[in-house]
Amino acid sequence: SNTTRGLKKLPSPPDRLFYFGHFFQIGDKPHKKFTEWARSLGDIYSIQLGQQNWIILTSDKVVGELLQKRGAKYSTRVPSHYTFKILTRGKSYAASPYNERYRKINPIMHSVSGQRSVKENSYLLDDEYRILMQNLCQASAKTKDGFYPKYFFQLTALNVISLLCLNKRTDSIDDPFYIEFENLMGTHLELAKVTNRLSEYFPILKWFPNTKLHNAMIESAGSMEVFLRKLVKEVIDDKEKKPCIIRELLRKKDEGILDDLDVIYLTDSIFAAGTDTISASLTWLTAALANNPHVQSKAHQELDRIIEGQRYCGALYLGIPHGIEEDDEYNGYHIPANSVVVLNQYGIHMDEKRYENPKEFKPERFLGFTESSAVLANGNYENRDHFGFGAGRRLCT
Ligand code: HEM
Repeated sequence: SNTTRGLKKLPSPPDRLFYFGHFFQIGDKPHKKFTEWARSLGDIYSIQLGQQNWIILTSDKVVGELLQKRGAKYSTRVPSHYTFKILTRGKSYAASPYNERYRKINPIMHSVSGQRSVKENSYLLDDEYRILMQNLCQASAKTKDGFYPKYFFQLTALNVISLLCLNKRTDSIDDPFYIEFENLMGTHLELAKVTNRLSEYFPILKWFPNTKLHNAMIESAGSMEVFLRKLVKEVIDDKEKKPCIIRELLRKKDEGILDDLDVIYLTDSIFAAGTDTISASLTWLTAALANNPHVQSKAHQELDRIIEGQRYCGALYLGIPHGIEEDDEYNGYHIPANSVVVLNQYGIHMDEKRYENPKEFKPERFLGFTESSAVLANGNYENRDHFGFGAGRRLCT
């Protein structure tokens, strides 16, 4: 076609199979395979997952050039039939294509869950982190064999989000509210796994729907919606009319900007984005600290430890894939329309050229960084501390 004339094809791993492409090569740890390929093919290459073209980005430079500087082109998500249409009735924010609705909702999401809102509520975070410390001390005093801290981190994350969303908190991981949320979110995330989206790679499978998976999705989506509707009702029924995120969303609904399902699924997006990410990050950080006792003694380097935690063992190795709807050109290479564009965080975070001895947990590598991750994420990408919060216009709120 005209758009490809004169442009080179992106490098691609060998042994691509007819129809299946590289599908059978990526295995169950795609971030490791993507990083191995990046070491031989370079910081931008493409793979074929069945009928979908994926472009893997593995350097600060290429992520900055494409996802940040050409953000207008690289900010969509390739629509997912299962995770977007079935699990969230096409109303999710994080999985939404970069369309008119997304642009309308974006300022609302930033005003309710962005950094300013978190700063205004920082006293609430301090209280929850103090309670978390007490819970961890009590749990470790009670057990001889150790315990799994993730549940306590998840309780804290859930409390922070539900305090912000509806002024609700709960004391224990045995509380029915916590148990219901943990079960619903666990099932939701399990169903949303990339390996459950086979019909997106192999469109022929749409003619043979996997009814077990399909029914599980419908059931999970239904239960999640019932749960979220209960939360919204609690806010509507609150006689004191205390301010909170859901009340803000309901106000936008009264103004005719949002509809009923928007309120439900924007709340869902905040719960989904703000709980498991936090608890997974803190669990990994705990494991890294336990395995590196010498680092624990440098207690004053609080912030550096957290930044190194995001680099060393972030919550999402491959972020949330971006998409591109039109053809593009980069360094003489053709980037085909409708490709999935993956920010290989793991590959960048484990790059020796960027981080000395990347496999070591070394908080002090960030001692010289005076700007926050959020400020660095809006500057020159070659100076970023880490890529754990994504890139460009779809950056984590
Ligand atoms: C350690 C914790 C967290 C990590 C590692 C994390 C990471 C990410 C990543 C990698 C993305 C995708 C960015 C991209 O597409 O380039 C994202 C998106 C997002 N995050 Fe976070 N996140 C965290 C916590 C939170 C919290 C607490 C909230 C809200 C209260 C939140 C709200 C969102 C939203 C709404 C999006 C979707 C943005 C969009 O699609 O435009 N995240 N996050």
